[in-house]
Amino acid sequence: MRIAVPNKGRLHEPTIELLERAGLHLVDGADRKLYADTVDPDVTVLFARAADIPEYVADGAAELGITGLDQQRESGTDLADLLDLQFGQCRIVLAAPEESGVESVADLAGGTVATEFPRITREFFEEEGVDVDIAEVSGATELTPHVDIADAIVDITSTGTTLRMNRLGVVAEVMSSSVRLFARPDAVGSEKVEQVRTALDSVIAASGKRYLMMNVPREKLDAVEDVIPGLGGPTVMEVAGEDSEMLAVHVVVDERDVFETIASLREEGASGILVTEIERLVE
Ligand SMILES: Nc1ncnc2c1ncn2[C@@H]1O[C@H](COP(=O)(O)OP(=O)(O)OP(=O)(O)O)[C@@H](O)[C@H]1O
Ligand SMILES: O=P(O)(O)OC[C@H]1O[C@H](OP(=O)(O)OP(=O)(O)O)[C@H](O)[C@@H]1O
Ligand SMILES: [Mg+2]
Repeated sequence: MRIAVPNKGRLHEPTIELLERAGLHLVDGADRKLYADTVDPDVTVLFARAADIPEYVADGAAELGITGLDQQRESGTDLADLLDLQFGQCRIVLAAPEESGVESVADLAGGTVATEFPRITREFFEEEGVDVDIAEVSGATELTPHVDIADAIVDITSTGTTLRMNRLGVVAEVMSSSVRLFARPDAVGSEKVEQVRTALDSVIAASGKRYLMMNVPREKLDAVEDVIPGLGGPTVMEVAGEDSEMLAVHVVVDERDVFETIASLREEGASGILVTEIERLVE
């Protein structure tokens, strides 16, 4: 089975890191290679441009693909969106020069909109019922309204720095995007596809979670259980050796709750508290 992944650009590194964390280590995945084997003899990684990945999957070059939702929408392919991989978050927005007086989508009727995303842009304006000309560009889109090529742009923004630097204001949000695991619809449910989905999901599920281990006096167990937030009950074990009054308690908590939970646990008599990261969490 083949997974198409970004060969360069901002999505390359985080994608490779995610595959590694999921246990799908690349074997000899040197730069500039088109293919890499993985430790799973049935899984091969195919490197392609982020924008081409949806087509590769749709056309059968790969069963799975990892790329932005914006790229999949722009490709017009029919793919199953299996999993939000929770990186590459951005928004596609309609923006116009601050001094242009454009305040709504309707203000652009009869105007020209420059974009690297003609399909998404066309669909957006069709839905809005506003007629515009679309000028397709392949980069530096932010410049076009300042050189009379366009009245507005449809482009990616994440921090907003580029829009600000080019004195462009957001008129409307077109879509929000993040990187997804896509599959060809006929591959969904096959054993390998589901194994890869589960492996990647386990990394996502573990991020932002911490594993807490502690010793708790037997008579304090109820009080300690009361201060442990969420995610099902803790695992409670007898401690071997002479100290039979102590229990070992293990629990998974949200990273953001760790600080407060530790303070409460100590108040309730827990000691020897150990906090560790979790690599994967298979539900
Ligand atoms: N701030 C951002 N700018 C651009 N793309 C982003 C941003 N944040 C997330 N992305 C995602 O990354 C994708 C762009 O990937 P791409 O491989 O083109 O990266 P790149 O670093 O912009 O490379 P290139 O130099 O080829 O443009 C977008 O389609 C989107 O899904
Ligand atoms: O809101 P911001 O954080 O400023 O990010 C948005 C900018 O980032 C992207 O450009 P990129 O860096 O990918 O350069 P490119 O135009 O060469 O693809 C995108 O096309 C915007 O210009
Ligand atoms: Mg780019």
